[in-house]
Amino acid sequence: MKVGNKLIVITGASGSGKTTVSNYLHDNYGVLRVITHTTRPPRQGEQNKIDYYFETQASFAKNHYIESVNYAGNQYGSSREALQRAWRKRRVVSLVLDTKGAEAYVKVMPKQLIVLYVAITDAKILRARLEKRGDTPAAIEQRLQSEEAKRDLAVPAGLKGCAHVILNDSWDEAKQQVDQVLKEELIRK
Ligand SMILES: Nc1ncnc2c1ncn2[C@@H]1O[C@H](COP(=O)(O)OP(=O)(O)OP(=O)(O)O)[C@@H](O)[C@H]1O
Ligand SMILES: Nc1nc2c(ncn2[C@@H]2O[C@H](COP(=O)(O)O)[C@@H](O)[C@H]2O)c(=O)[nH]1
Repeated sequence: MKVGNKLIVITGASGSGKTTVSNYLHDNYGVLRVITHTTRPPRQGEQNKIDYYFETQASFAKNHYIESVNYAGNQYGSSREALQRAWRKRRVVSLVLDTKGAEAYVKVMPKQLIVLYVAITDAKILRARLEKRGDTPAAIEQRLQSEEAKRDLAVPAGLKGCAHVILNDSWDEAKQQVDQVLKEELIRK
């Protein structure tokens, strides 16, 4: 692990806008996203090795994970290999995780992390965002009823005091908050 490498962990509720923030960091700051592994079937338009490494149960078990979780009935994991691959290309990379995964990274590599928790004021808008993304009604229902989705509606104990909360009720305002955090965390240091 090279000194000076940074990892921006983006966490929050399902549909809050984590991937949207990650795409913004890529397009505006050249921050590469670490691709994680999942046994979830691809959504329409998702591509293997770009959105995720889409795995079978058997292939999922073969990777070396820094952390892995079960989220709404599917497995997800962030591998050492994918993180090292991204850090070989860029000093600053991002990783989109549920809150359990984010808490694990705070324990494993606290000094290298910048943590963003993407929040929304009214949890009711999450359903509309997932619908807009094209998730099927059954997938949305399963997701929103899951323990994990409910848990991720609030900043967990392990992230309090270290996560920057990005309020994403409006994308224009969220972008400004992300810009401010990057200015404080990367540009001035
Ligand atoms: N501020 C916003 N206003 C309206 N729509 C938004 C906003 N931010 C993101 N969206 C839209 O909401 C949907 C969900 O966003 P995104 O996929 O980034 O969420 P996510 O947190 O990564 O979700 P998940 O954890 O389920 O993968 C997308 O269609 C995205 O374009
Ligand atoms: N702890 C981890 N969480 C991950 C990982 N990859 C993705 N995620 C999170 O899972 C949920 C569901 O993702 P979706 O793509 O099915 O909507 C979401 O919160 C992701 O951020 C991972 O490797 N580890």
